[in-house]
Amino acid sequence: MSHDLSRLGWDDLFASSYRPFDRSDAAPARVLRADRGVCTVFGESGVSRATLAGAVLLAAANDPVDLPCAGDWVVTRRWPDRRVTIESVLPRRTALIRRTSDKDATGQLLAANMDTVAVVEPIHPEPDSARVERLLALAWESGAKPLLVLSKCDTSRDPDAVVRQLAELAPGLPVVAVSTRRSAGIDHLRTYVTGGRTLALLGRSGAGKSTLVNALTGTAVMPVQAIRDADGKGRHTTAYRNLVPLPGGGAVLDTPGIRGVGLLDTAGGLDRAFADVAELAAHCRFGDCGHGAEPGCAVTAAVENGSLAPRRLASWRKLHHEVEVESARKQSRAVAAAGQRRRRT
Ligand SMILES: Nc1nc2c(ncn2[C@@H]2O[C@H](COP(=O)(O)OP(=O)(O)OP(=O)(O)O)[C@@H](O)[C@H]2O)c(=O)[nH]1
Ligand SMILES: [Zn+2]
Repeated sequence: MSHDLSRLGWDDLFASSYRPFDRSDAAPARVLRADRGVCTVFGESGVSRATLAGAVLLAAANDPVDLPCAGDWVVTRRWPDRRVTIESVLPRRTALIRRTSDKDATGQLLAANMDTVAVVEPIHPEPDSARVERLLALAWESGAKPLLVLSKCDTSRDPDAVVRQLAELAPGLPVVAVSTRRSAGIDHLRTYVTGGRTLALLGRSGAGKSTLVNALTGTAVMPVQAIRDADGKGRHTTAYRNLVPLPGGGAVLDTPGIRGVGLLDTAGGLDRAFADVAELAAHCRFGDCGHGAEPGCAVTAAVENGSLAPRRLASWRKLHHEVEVESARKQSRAVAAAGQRRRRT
């Protein structure tokens, strides 16, 4: 049986980046799941397991972000003994990357080629504004369109009030309230996967991501675990990331439950996640205004007249500082690496 890959988002642009690799034993496929060294891929002939070719391993030795990840479009090759290998990863249009640890220069790739990233925050226990802002910055950074999803709305007496409150953290973005218990908001979420588009779910462990995947597919494909009710913490974490093709076309991508999210060294996502602050800052008298005691600061003026929440400015400052530190770190690492190369030659 031949599957129509356009239902999974394959289009002319991906086809043209595939063309140089085209040969009789090659075929395009999308990575559903990436484990160490082996990927589950979906191609025209259906699902198969594929190992990584030398060229892919070599590229990844320099930067692990080059390893295939759920959502990637790849070039597969079928060998005479029926083995399948991944020969190349086609250029990604979007990528969700988080900083792995304070020491680490590289990031961890969570998902690729999604059109929309839904930051999923549960309404119970109380939503964590700082986490939502952080995840939204990461979502913006990916290049895909962010969306805020408030999950488990059946547990709140007044979800609309929480939606209004959280909308302030997501200026200009849609906020969707969902409940899988009541099948509320699921059809709205489904509008993000029409036309073969991919929706990635990003959120803490226990936010209800796997349950949403199941609601969208109408079957149980992701394991959902019991949860400790008192603190709402999930007892398990989805250990792998999974791209799940949906029966009506499109796909949903579950990412592992995220505990700490480090931002990489790019401020672009942050400025977009804090579009309200960035917009105000454009009106400060000085271009390099630190929004402290400077005269003519539009940001502090907005806090004083009540149009910008002080909390909002504080979290913007905190994340900006983090990005600056990371950026400086990256620069000194680059200098050190260049020094090492010079000594070696
Ligand atoms: N009341 C209520 N509970 C829900 C809802 N959706 C999910 N849950 C519960 O929340 C718990 C966690 O759900 P999961 O879907 O496993 O959460 P997850 O985000 O996938 O968690 P990780 O896999 O750890 O990242 C489970 O006990 C679900 O039954 C909902 O709409 N309402
Ligand atoms: Zn200012």
